[in-house]
Amino acid sequence: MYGKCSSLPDAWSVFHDLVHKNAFSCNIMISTLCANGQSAQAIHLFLALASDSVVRPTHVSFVAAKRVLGLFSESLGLESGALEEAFEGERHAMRMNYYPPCPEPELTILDAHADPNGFTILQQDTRVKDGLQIVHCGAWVPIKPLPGAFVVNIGDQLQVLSNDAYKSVEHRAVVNSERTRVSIASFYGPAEDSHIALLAQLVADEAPACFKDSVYGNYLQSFYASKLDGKAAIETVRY
Ligand SMILES: O=C(O)CCC(=O)C(=O)O
Ligand SMILES: [Fe+2]
Repeated sequence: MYGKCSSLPDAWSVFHDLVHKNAFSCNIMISTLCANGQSAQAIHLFLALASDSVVRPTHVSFVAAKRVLGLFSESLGLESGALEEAFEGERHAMRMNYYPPCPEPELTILDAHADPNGFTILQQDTRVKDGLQIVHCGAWVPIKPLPGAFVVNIGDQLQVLSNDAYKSVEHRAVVNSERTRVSIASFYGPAEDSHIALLAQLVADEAPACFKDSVYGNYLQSFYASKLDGKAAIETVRY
């Protein structure tokens, strides 16, 4: 509430006085700091959470992840738990991206890529209009931040599991010459030792298997060992 009214001292004071800080209150405090231009403090709080044994940052933004997975399953015509099974032993990771202003913004881009995981819940910085861009119909399209909304980016594993029905989104982030931008990305994926095999229910004579089985940890390793290069990674597991 105080955060929404931009009364940062009041928001801090309420947060400090909370006896039990949970994922929800921490997430609100980080968002409030970002929304009020206090990116350094937001990063500080995020790092403090990372070393806290009670509130893990990986839980902060994943309250909705299971629900999103259920909706993806249903939209593929499957039981709502079908994808949840494929993500058993789930792996959560969270990254805060900090983009300082740059006098030559065109030289400083987070290169085009698709996220290698299942899907990503991204919180954008509502103070900055230009940041995230996605490829749509062959062109880069800006995704304007909406107050109170998360962006859900489909990642490579969902494309593989769905036998190409879902496409991982190719995206990049641009910077600007005036303002710092912050984004918080929560990556949701299967356990690293999971065998990723497309869901048998989605293979048919008219929809033959598009992807080879792979071990998720190996996929991640080769993704991070290579330069970001659009959707090149998923092509390495395509038949
Ligand atoms: O900063 C953004 O909007 C995008 C960040 C991103 O794509 C990532 O962390 O994978
Ligand atoms: Fe990304």
